[in-house]
Amino acid sequence: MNPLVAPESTQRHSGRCALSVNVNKVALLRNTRHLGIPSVLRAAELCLQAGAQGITVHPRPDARHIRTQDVHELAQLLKAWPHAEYNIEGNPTQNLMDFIREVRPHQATFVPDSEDQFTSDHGWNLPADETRLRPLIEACHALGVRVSLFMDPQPSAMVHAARVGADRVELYTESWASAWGTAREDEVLRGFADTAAAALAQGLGVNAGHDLNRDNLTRFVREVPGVAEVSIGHALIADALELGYTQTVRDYQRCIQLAYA
Ligand SMILES: CC(=O)[C@@H](O)[C@H](O)COP(=O)(O)O
Ligand SMILES: NCC(=O)COP(=O)(O)O
Repeated sequence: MNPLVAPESTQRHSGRCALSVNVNKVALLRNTRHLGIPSVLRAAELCLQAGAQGITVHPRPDARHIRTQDVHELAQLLKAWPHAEYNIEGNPTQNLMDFIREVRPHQATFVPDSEDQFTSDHGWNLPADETRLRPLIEACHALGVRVSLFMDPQPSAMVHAARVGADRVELYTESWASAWGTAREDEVLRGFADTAAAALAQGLGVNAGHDLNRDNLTRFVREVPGVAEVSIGHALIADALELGYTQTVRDYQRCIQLAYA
């Protein structure tokens, strides 16, 4: 049994939302010199020591940040953290499946990005993408890897995500981050809550990510039902440049805990 593989049933976090730190941006800074610093591995280790329940990477085909060596070194690191999860994101029609076969992370998050995309900015188009996703999801399941589909907050799409065989959806939260602090905040959050409720009704787990930060995280986790995991990178790493990884992870964990207060 691959030590990195954890069936869906082993929720490591007693039903509360887990924090998975995306270390893409540490790799982005490291890649601007040939000095190996800042260390991606050290960043992940410090975040795990501070209480993060997982590490996320998105090894894009152009290797702008996370590189193949990072993916494998982090897999090795995570074997020493049996209660933490490894989440590898990417487009399964590009380079993702090689990493899944080689590393067998706890979770694969399918993201429909093009190879040169600036950043992730949309979810899958279901049911249109169903035919090409189904065998890829089955291949992950055959390896014991949970599959999460990156999805826009559309309640009607959840039945299709379940039908194609996904275990979870990851709600693309950029529209929440943009609405936070504006007159549209309540309306946009209701859309996420409705989408999460629809996902849960289909037996799907609910993850969330993109542009989450210390300001917009607590209300999201409090009012969107059943969020099992948030994967946060850009804002968290930016905060860590000021506060350090340890204090930053503790701050984000506190934001999550406040949602249950
Ligand atoms: C899928 C998603 O929203 C993010 O996880 C993604 O990894 C961001 O990619 P960049 O870090 O390359 O912007
Ligand atoms: N899936 C979202 C993720 O891993 C990180 O997104 P961001 O916090 O860098 O926007």
